[in-house]
Amino acid sequence: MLEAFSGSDVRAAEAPFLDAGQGDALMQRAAHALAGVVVGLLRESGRGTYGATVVVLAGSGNNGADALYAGERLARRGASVTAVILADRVHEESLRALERAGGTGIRVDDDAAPEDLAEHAAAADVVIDGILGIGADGGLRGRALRFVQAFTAAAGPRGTRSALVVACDLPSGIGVDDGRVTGTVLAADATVTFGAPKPGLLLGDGAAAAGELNVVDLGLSFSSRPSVRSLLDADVAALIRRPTTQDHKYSRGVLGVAAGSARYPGAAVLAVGAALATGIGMVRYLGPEAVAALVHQRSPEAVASTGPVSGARSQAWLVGPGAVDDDEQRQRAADAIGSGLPVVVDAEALTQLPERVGSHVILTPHAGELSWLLAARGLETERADIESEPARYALLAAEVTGATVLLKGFATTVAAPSGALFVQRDASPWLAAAGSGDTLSGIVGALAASLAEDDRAADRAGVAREDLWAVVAAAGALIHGRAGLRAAARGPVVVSDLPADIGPVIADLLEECRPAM
Ligand SMILES: NC(=O)C1=CN([C@@H]2O[C@H](COP(=O)(O)OP(=O)(O)OC[C@H]3O[C@@H](n4cnc5c(N)ncnc54)[C@H](OP(=O)(O)O)[C@@H]3O)[C@@H](O)[C@H]2O)[C@@H](O)CC1
Ligand SMILES: Nc1ncnc2c1ncn2[C@@H]1O[C@H](COP(=O)(O)OP(=O)(O)O)[C@@H](O)[C@H]1O
Ligand SMILES: [K+]
Repeated sequence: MLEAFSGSDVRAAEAPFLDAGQGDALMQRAAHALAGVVVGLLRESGRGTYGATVVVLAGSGNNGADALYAGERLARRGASVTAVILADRVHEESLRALERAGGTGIRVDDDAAPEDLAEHAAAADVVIDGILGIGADGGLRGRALRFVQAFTAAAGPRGTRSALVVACDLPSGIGVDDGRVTGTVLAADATVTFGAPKPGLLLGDGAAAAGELNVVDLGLSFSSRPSVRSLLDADVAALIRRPTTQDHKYSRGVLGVAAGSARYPGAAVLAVGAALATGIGMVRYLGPEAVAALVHQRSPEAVASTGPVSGARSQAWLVGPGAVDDDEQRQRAADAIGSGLPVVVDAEALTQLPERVGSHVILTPHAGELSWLLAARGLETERADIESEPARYALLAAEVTGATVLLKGFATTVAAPSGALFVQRDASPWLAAAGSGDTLSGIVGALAASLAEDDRAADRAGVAREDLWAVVAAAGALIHGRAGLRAAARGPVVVSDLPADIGPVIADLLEECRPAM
């Protein structure tokens, strides 16, 4: 699991090392790892370190020092290193170390026009961004801002430029703790972060600016809970319940699905198909006969009925997708939410939510639905506000409802009522298509059903029991996103084909993490 800690948590964790006089040793380890990543990237790009041109952008703090010491190491390996000093102060010792290794330092003062140096940087093989680290206070300003703007103008945006930008600890210009970018940012191809990822590297625009994330373990220990987490493949693999020889269809989990209506029958087909592909013992479908007939065309194994929730024994429920203008589906949603079983509440069923529920109720709104949900509780917010600060509003919704909240989008944000926060960025933008959310809810529903009676699931996931449903939701988002990536490799995603990609994704996850024989 990637566990991000705030800038102040990182400083607190670093304090005992500084008190013991080990600050420089930490910095050397950071620089060593940073240089190692640059060497790797140069090797991958076929350029090699010897003779490569490297530009180090250095600010006034320790972030600049890390970058300068990394520059020193690269210079010793034969790179031609120029340091551009973008502040009045610089960590002098690290600059001298770079110069002793053959590098050159250029101090940029306030009156200098940055264009020539920016062009030199744009033509380099690698640019190391050591302007701002966790000491950043607001966006880039002054000569650092002017330089980054001139560099971007000369080099072009990421993806088109030839220079690889490697961020030291974090890309300069992002909010360390919230990932907000309010001004200019130096978007990186890769970020090498020290001690632990910072929340801004997992959230919002900051995550997008970070590129490929490398975490360097400095042996820090944290007393606080992480601010944000992201599940990795191994976390999802550990969570997935593998059938055993003792299992039967009921013990593997039954998911009750009250989805679809005369107006939107397809949502039921998609949700049921995705749930079955995720691997459970049975789906019990409740809804209009005509919808059940369509479900059966695609998923003949679904057991259908037109009865109430109380007559369909299940381990978990999924209610809401496509269930509009249908009083019976509305009633089923309310009953499932009140059943005490884990329940995924999507789309129309969100209107059936009582004032307060528990974390086993997993809401899956998109930003528009979340805006409505909050407004119904007297918290007026615009959809755009939610899109710009998804973590803040998902946490708020979890707090006021008591539910686990999965907020959809390219990044999926999951908030637990305990305040735990997960973000998954595993998706392909090709997944932004009608019906895609129905498949996501089917996946999450199936995971919930298969884990509902599994007492060890939270331990396997490495989280407190109260946060299990948030992990289940985040795991669903990872599987959904991966299925989308697989599908997109063949061309634009057709949502009704997505279930066929879910099985291989799960097979890959389990294969990768199979214990050695
Ligand atoms: N924690 C760890 O375990 C380890 C941490 N390590 C490293 O230390 C880094 C943190 O170093 P840090 O504290 O010196 O802060 P950092 O970000 O380099 O500079 C802050 C200075 O920048 C300035 N400034 C601020 N805002 C600005 C703005 N918007 N625009 C322009 N300038 C701005 C301001 O200076 P001023 O303007 O006041 O002169 C401020 O004092 C951390 O990210 C990691 O790389 C590793 O070495 C080892 C282990
Ligand atoms: N830009 C994007 N990139 C990747 N996935 C996206 C993007 N935008 C939306 N999604 C995903 O698409 C789905 C849309 O869900 P939703 O809006 O409920 O659609 P529907 O109700 O038609 O199924 C969600 O799973 C969401 O995470
Ligand atoms: K930086």
